[in-house]
Amino acid sequence: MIRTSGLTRHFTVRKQVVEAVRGLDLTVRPGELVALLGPNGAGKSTTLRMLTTLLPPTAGTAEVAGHDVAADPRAVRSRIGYIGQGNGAGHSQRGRDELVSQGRAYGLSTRAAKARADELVASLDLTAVADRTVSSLSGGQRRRLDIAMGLIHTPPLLFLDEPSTGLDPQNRANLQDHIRALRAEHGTTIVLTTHYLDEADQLAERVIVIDHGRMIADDTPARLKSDHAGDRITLTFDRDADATQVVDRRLGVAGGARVERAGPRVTVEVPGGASLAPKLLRDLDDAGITVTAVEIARPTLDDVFLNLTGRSLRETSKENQA
Ligand SMILES: Nc1ncnc2c1ncn2[C@@H]1O[C@H](COP(=O)(O)OP(=O)(O)OP(=O)(O)O)[C@@H](O)[C@H]1O
Repeated sequence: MIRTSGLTRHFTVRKQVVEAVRGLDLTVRPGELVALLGPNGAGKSTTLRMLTTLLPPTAGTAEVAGHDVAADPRAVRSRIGYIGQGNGAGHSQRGRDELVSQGRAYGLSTRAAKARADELVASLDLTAVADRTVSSLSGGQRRRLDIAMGLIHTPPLLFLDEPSTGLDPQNRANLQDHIRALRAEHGTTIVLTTHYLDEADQLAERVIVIDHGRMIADDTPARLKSDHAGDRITLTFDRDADATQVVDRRLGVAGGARVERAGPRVTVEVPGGASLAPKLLRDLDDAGITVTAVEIARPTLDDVFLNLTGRSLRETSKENQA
């Protein structure tokens, strides 16, 4: 569905070159739901704008929905839906009319555009508000209407640029449910950008981590976490001496694990820790050491980003939003 090779985009700002996207090699297969995750300024939107033909690449190639973005942008545009950040709010038209106009703009007959608008209004839960003016809709409703606009011509591929930014947690969860349902019902291939870690984790089958214009990881959320960050097993002992013994002798601790002690507590950080924990407990028992409490914390995508870049995505995003 998407294949890029060395995709690159530079901007020149006051004689300084900004390398927004640097040599991206990306493949998205039909039906996938892929999230591009990265801090503000990482190059996510620029990538999306090249894939949707809104911005010509400086170098490299991209084939999207069967056509080259530079050679055949019209063919690409007719086969994709694109919902950018903050699609022009403040419209005085009714939502339903906007949908029909959009459908007409894509070459549907009025009758077909109306039928498709009705279908999308129902499936995106807009029945109660579709006849209100767009400017009166809440952020979540407006976002759902934006998605309906992007889907009016039934594209096999949909791009969503930060669909949940600015929404409260409840509306975010609701929008995510709608995105999942779209995929389940129509098999639409979806590529979205986000800087919400939990959104990438829960919604996407594949997460492509972008930093400073480069892809630094590409895998399922589960594999990213198991490959790039360890589970944290925290063991509590009756006595500090037991904890010290465990650390000094690395009792039951797999090679490569990071071990730290704080008083009677030992933290073992190791990929796949959840499945190693039973053996660890057995080994300690065999050594006659009593464990009084065990806690296992699974890693987050933030731990992955931290291990890959040395920075926390959470903090990076906060700084840039401040
Ligand atoms: N039109 C432009 N002119 C100059 N620089 C630009 C332009 N568009 C983007 N950039 C720069 O390119 C880099 C990547 O920006 P981009 O918007 O792609 O990042 P992003 O990952 O989508 O960030 P965000 O999460 O904030 O949307 C940034 O340094 C940005 O300032």
